[in-house]
Amino acid sequence: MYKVLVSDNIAQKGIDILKEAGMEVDFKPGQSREEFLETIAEYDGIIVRSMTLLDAEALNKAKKLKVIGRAGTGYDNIDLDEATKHGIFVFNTPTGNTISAVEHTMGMMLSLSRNIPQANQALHNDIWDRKKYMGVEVKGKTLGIIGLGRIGSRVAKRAQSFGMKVIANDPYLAPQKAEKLNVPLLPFKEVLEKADYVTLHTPLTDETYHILSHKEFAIMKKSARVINCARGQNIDTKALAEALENDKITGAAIDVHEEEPVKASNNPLLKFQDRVIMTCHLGGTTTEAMDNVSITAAEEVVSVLQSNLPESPLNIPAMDPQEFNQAKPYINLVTKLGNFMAKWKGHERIEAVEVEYGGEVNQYNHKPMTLSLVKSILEPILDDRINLVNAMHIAQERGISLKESQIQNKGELKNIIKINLKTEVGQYCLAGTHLPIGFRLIEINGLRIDLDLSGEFIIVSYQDKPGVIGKIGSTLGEENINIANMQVGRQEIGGDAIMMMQIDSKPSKEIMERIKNHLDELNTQVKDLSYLEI
Ligand SMILES: NC(=O)c1ccc[n+]([C@@H]2O[C@H](COP(=O)([O-])OP(=O)(O)OC[C@H]3O[C@@H](n4cnc5c(N)ncnc54)[C@H](O)[C@@H]3O)[C@@H](O)[C@H]2O)c1
Ligand SMILES: O=C(O)CC[C@@H](O)C(=O)O
Repeated sequence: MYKVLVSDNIAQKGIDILKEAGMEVDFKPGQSREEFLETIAEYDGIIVRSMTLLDAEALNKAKKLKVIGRAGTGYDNIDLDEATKHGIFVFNTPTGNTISAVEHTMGMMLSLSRNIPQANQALHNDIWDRKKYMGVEVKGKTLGIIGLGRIGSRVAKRAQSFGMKVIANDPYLAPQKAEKLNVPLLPFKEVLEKADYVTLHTPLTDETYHILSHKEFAIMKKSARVINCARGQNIDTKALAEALENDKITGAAIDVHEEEPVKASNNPLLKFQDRVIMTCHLGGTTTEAMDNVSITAAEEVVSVLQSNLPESPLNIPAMDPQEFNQAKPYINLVTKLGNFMAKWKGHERIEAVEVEYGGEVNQYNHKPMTLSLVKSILEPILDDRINLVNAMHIAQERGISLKESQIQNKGELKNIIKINLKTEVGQYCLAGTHLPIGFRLIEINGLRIDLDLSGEFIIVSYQDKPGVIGKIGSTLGEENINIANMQVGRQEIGGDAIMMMQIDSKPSKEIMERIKNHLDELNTQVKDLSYLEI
């Protein structure tokens, strides 16, 4: 009999499902971390929400654990890489609480506009003050949505029905999706400048950590109000408190917090009773959402323990093991090319990905390779951990066109994979090969090269001019950064040129800035100056 721990509060319906399927269930929300660590080794499955931390320390002790079910969307409390290392399936239930989070956001926006919580509190304290709690209408105001995914897009529709003008920033969304919603996609800064309300609906990633901080509050309207029902770490709480203190913005409605649970000692926002509304991470806390996520999580845990794949996996490849093993060198090659491309151009909105397979690669099923490529390119920008099961579906959902083709391999290389990326800004190409000595990068944007496909790189696209190579070399030299390998190509004298350097250590931002300034002084029309660590 399998033993399942439910370590956070979920609906009884979920627990019933587990028991009916013959599981032994321990329901222990709020247990101490010590007890959790002492007993985790007993369980085959765990269902959590956001309060249980499944970090390396816990997962290292979880010797029997086969599946972790996140009853909810965000999974920043689960160390996915560690779980993957231990072969533990991890899944979430990303749609079950979407509507609840949307409705909470609308509630927060309206409460903020009409001072509803403050007026309610005052009345309970026997204070009748209609003047103090004068509000503003949302009709005619501009709502700026950061992250127009599942929740953001639904907030947009509801805000439009209130007569609001909705604008958004989501660099990774297909414009057709936004067009359908009648929401203009604008640069981040422009959204902040124009919005009367800014609402965050992004996942927590390196890029969205403190996406609102001092600089961002400084460019918002003084009358702006900020809403966060996404993740606490998306906002720099101290900077928000300072912005309120210095009247840089008017108010904030915050459901999620950098430190949870919130206490007077850890949150400077608590002193702004009249201008800040705070809830205790309630976005997904409704009867309906709790039922949805609990039922799905329980059904999925049962299903995975019965050797099926989960519907919303966060960390598993769904390939026939034999097929997967055969294609492995090429899966690794295409993944490395995808990682390279994502680090190089993943910040531009992707429109199309094309992959060309040549030589021995064509003996194998391309599917795992193409899926791995899509996964490696999209992974850095998505909330749902993309994997080989859902890569294609997510690409389609995001309006990214995908093409696979075979190429004749006329040269002496036995295998070649070429990837072409089209973004809103331009088109980029990388090709690589797998040799007994390792993975080699053999082409970048038409320039034939031969470099190890790992390490540290500087890529420069510029207009061919004398002095460029010297300037870059001497600037790196002054900083003791060794150039291990360098290749340069151009279309014609004075035409578009590309330089690819493999370096031995990481250049600081200041050095990259200095290189850029030197190249500007040479008037070389630099189109790209990137540092990548692969
Ligand atoms: N408060 C709650 O209780 C509650 C409930 C449910 C979900 N959430 C949180 O809400 C957030 C959004 O959930 P979702 O289901 O809409 O996710 P989603 O993946 O459907 O949407 C996220 C969107 O953010 C965009 N994005 C990624 N990086 C971005 C960036 N740097 N700038 C702008 N946009 C960016 C993505 O392209 C995507 O469209 C998640 O953090 C989730 O954990 C909170
Ligand atoms: O389940 C929770 O505790 C929070 C829900 C929400 O933040 C989510 O990401 O699904």
